Amino acid sequence: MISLQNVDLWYGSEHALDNINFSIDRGETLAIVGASGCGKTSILYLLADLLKPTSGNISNTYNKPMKKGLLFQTDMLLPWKNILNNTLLGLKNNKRKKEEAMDLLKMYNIQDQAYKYPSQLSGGQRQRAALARTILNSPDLLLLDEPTSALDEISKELLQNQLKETADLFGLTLILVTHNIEEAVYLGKSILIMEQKKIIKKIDNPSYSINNSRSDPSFFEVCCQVRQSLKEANVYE
Ligand SMILES: Nc1ncnc2c1ncn2[C@@H]1O[C@H](COP(=O)(O)OP(=O)(O)OP(=O)(O)O)[C@@H](O)[C@H]1O
Repeated sequence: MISLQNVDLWYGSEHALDNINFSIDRGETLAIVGASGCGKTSILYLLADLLKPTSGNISNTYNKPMKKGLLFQTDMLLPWKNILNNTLLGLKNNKRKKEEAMDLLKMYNIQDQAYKYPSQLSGGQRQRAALARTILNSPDLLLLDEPTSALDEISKELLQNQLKETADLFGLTLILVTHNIEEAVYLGKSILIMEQKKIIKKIDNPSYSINNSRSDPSFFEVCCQVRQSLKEANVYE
């Protein structure tokens, strides 16, 4: 279990997070939604150890150091390396790793792009290559910061499907920050609603475990619940 207890974060005189408390069990998924500037990315950076809380605690009960994988809004692929070598970045380029990389590219349906360069791929394909690179490092915790926000609707859904399949297949703990209500409900088994600096609500999402959940009435119901909670958090003002 990963837990944040009474976490506060200040950037100099800017108070970014105020008494944040939540926990997530191993293999569970959590989405964080809220208005721009409310502190979502700051929470992700704390979880990634890129920032330290000004006060409060972040703990985990894993019996080994937790490996963290990050996927951002932009793919951050190196333009001068082909897709396969981007995927292998920082890893030993041996036969076994190369095979694992090719298997992932296949799983994400971009095996035909393995020897192309990032500029020769669509945005969706590049983001899937970035996901393959992240997963090849065998993370326990996958941290996603608006991973689909630069993509068209079809590519968005495709990547969301692949993220869910990946989390299920590898038993990953997944924490997602997003502006997109449907994405939060598709990928979050629970959903945290933020207003400025604070978490105001946790919503349990029964539609998460349903196959093809987007077509299920419970999916629509949870979307309405999230939208209502965001209204209460004054995000539309
Ligand atoms: N390096 C920094 N220095 C000073 N203030 C910062 C810094 N990074 C973020 N902030 C401030 O902290 C607050 C929270 O920022 P954060 O990026 O976590 O919000 P967010 O909810 O992820 O926003 P968005 O949805 O627009 O990405 C904002 O008021 C922001 O201006």
